[in-house]
Amino acid sequence: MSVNAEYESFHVYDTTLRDGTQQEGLSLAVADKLAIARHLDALGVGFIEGGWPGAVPKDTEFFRRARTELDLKHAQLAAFGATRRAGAKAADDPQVAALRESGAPIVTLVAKSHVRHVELALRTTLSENLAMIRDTVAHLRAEGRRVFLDAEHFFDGYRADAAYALECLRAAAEAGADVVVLCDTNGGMLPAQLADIVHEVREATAARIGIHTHDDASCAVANALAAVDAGATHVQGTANGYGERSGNANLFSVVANLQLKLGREVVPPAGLAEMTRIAHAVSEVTNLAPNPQQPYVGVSAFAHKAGLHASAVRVDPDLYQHIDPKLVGNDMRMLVSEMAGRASVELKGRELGFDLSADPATLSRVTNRVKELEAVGYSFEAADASFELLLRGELGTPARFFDVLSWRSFAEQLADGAIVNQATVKVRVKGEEVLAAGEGNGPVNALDNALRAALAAAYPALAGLELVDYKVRILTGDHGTASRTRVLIITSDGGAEWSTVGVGENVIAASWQALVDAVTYGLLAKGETIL
Ligand SMILES: CC(=O)SCCNC(=O)CCNC(=O)[C@H](O)C(C)(C)COP(=O)(O)OP(=O)(O)OC[C@H]1O[C@@H](n2cnc3c(N)ncnc32)[C@H](O)[C@@H]1OP(=O)(O)O
Ligand SMILES: CC(=O)C(=O)O
Repeated sequence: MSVNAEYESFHVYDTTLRDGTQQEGLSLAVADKLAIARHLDALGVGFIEGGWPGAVPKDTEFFRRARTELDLKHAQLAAFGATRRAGAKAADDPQVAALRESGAPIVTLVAKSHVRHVELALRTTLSENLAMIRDTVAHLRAEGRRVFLDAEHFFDGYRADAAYALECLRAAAEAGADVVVLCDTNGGMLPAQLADIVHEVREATAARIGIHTHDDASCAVANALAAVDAGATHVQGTANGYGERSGNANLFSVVANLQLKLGREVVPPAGLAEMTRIAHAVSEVTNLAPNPQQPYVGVSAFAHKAGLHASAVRVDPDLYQHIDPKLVGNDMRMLVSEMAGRASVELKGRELGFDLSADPATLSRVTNRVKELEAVGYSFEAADASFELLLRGELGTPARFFDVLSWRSFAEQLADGAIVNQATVKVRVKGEEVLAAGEGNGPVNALDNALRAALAAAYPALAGLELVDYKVRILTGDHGTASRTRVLIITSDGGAEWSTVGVGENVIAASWQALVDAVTYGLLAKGETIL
């Protein structure tokens, strides 16, 4: 049995490339769409809606290129489009022709199922709308396509006129549509109300039911699952919940819930185990920052901050997690902060390669030190490298590669208006005192360059390090420029990244602390000998 056949009786249908791209700020090139399709296929979804050929030129191009550039192992492509225009024939409608010509084996037709929309938006009669549905579905079936019907505004339409909404579904099913998809287009339904309607639809028609939900009431995933509970066997969603307005049902949450909570195997387990990587890979392509709190796949989805949680997790991780994160390719992480207890520090230490279980004195000292430093503005949860340096210090084995003797950084405006940033740094390194200067596009960049210049001869490996992110946060808003500032720096060696923190009333001094930690940690990671 092919994978598609295996997942045919109950499947997930992805609409990232169509409804997902209706999100404000999201625009994909054809190559991006092809890349996302490959990621979704690796996850193992049954169907990928590629877009609306004939309406959006990029989507027409997507289907053209998909024929030669996509080698899908699991998914089948669906082309999305509307029923024919009122008063015409489906066979003569250029938009319907574009769906045929897309080459997609499946066509998903959007049809009106709400009387008000038929009258106000389509400006046609209720009977003509039914004819548009019948004619378009029958025509595409006769042309050898499978047809799914998205019944737009179905739930609102059902409340307005249930008999007519059901008539639309019957017209589609009788003309040969495989699935009638009930759409909560405006996203305002709540799960219990939606489930009641799905139950009633099941009693009123033998058609196979699908569900398409939006997140305007924060219930898209819950509504999709409620529909499944009520009998839907085709579930639509989008990667990372992208979509018009507040987005669509997040396909990753839908898949994980169906598979891990409801025992419905909708993707191969190996695909599910790749889900976190795939979610982040899709974010890379869309150029939208991943949501750290995103259920299942976010970096914080299995992160534990509270000391009491950590102390229980140390005994059994399942005490504070709803699934084993490995099932979706994610990881448990321990965060050390002012809310840490000794268990948090012990587990974080273990994560970093230090066994502190037999050293309660160090655990207490480190926990107290973290709390003291966080009270004055430090934040270690986002600065693992600074935490490791602190831990090494408290263990009596500080990572020391050089001593700072002095530093200076200044900005100067020249007569022609240009601003020059210069810095000097004096260090003692491997028995020598070295004074070096640096210039940069800002005072911190100048300091960074001066520090590396001072250390370059002793540590050539520093040349590969790069400061990739620099964040400043004002910690107390009521003292104007005298406020305390926290600086977080992310450094990369081209592969690994690490983050460090500095705090001070002077932003340059805070940056300097974070810079020194960044370079020190970099030398540690490169395996340089500690002095
Ligand atoms: C619920 C959803 O998200 S459905 C997906 C919506 N996606 C999009 O709209 C993105 C792509 N859309 C487009 O590129 C354009 O809107 C097009 C090409 C489809 C249509 O463009 P235009 O011909 O310029 O029409 P316009 O966008 O102004 O209006 C839509 C037309 O489609 C008609 N229409 C709307 N729904 C349907 C339907 N289910 N079946 C048939 N016709 C429909 C409307 O009545 C309107 O007709 P009119 O031109 O006679 O007034
Ligand atoms: C079809 C669709 O995208 C909707 O009704 O929301």
